[in-house]
Amino acid sequence: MLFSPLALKRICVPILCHGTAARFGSLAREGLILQSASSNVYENLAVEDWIHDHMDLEQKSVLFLWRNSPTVVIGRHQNPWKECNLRLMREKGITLARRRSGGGTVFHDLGNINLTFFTSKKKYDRMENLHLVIRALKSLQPYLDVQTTKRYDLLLDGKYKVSGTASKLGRTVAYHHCTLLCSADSSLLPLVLYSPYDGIHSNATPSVPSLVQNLSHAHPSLTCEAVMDAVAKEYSFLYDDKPIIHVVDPSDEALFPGITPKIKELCTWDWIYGKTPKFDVQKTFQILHKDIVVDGNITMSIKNGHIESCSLALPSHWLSARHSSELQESLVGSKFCPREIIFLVTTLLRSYPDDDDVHTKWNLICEKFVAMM
Ligand SMILES: Nc1ncnc2c1ncn2[C@@H]1O[C@H](COP(=O)(O)OC(=O)CCCC[C@@H]2CCSS2)[C@@H](O)[C@H]1O
Repeated sequence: MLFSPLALKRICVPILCHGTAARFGSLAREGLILQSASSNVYENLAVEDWIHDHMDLEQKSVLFLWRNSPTVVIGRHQNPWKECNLRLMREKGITLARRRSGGGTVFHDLGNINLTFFTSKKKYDRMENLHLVIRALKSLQPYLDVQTTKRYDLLLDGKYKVSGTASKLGRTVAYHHCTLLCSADSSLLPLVLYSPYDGIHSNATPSVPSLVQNLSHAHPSLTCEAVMDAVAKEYSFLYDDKPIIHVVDPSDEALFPGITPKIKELCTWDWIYGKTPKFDVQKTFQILHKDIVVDGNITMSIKNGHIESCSLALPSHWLSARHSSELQESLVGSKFCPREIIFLVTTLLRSYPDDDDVHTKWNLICEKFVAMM
């Protein structure tokens, strides 16, 4: 043996193994450890889909380690407008992704590790995986106080959440994935996970907010790199194997044949926003125009992320019923998205090229719409 069983080895899969991922079979005995070379959430979620759909998880288990650049990840059945501050995220360039597993919304950045445990459905055991993570953390800091909860969170010092769990069960295979906060931006996290949008009525899955803390706060040695290596070592002990991490490039079609359409689907508006369970928006607002305050009300139904119906109530002495219903009608069918609303209103304004009054009023109403997104 060229390296000690405790020394972790990282190898780059494409160098070792050209050709299709069926060859993972020859690399893997019982447990295979993969680490993503990408910090793109859509690519990493697509690797999860690919492993779930294509690997023989009856014969071997897989641990996938990955990190993302700043991203908010919502659960499969959630409403992003209820869960996060989309406006702030657009301003800061924070990505939004919808995953295939259920559960709540979490924030990721390079200070957060994601661990996906793939097994056959028979071997699926979230507590066992979380205990493995605890053993890994204790191998680095023996006195660290980390515990599991009934919700499969990991708590530090009995009160701070450092890990959240979600899972997806297929017919014969399953995966459990969890986060691990090592050194994430803890001041940005609560800001992006706060929704400023009110008046949304929905049956979508709500998140369960907790106090969070980074593991590096408990001890500076708990960096992402150290924790990932420790988890990989514990995982390989489980399979009595050499601790080898295979570094993979998710965009490598030779390694993951057919992954490109999976990545593309996860990036689409129709997946990220369009899969939001149907919801209603009801909002009263005030418009200040020529030193008078005008009271208004908007009611909308949103289905598949698109405005299915829209009713705008404004005093008819301020905006004529005709102008009000023209605006309403043009919005029906549109995506519930600021860019599309601005485009539609701009197009509508062209039908009244010389009417400054209608222009001003429609623009003021448009601002109120956009503030809801
Ligand atoms: N990164 C991270 N880790 C742990 N806890 C977090 C994180 N970000 C936010 N939170 C806290 O958890 C709640 C939401 O808790 P809730 O229990 O509602 O949801 C979850 O935990 C989902 C975990 C999903 C894990 C997947 C693994 C790979 S892709 S995402 C949120 O309001 C914050 O208080």
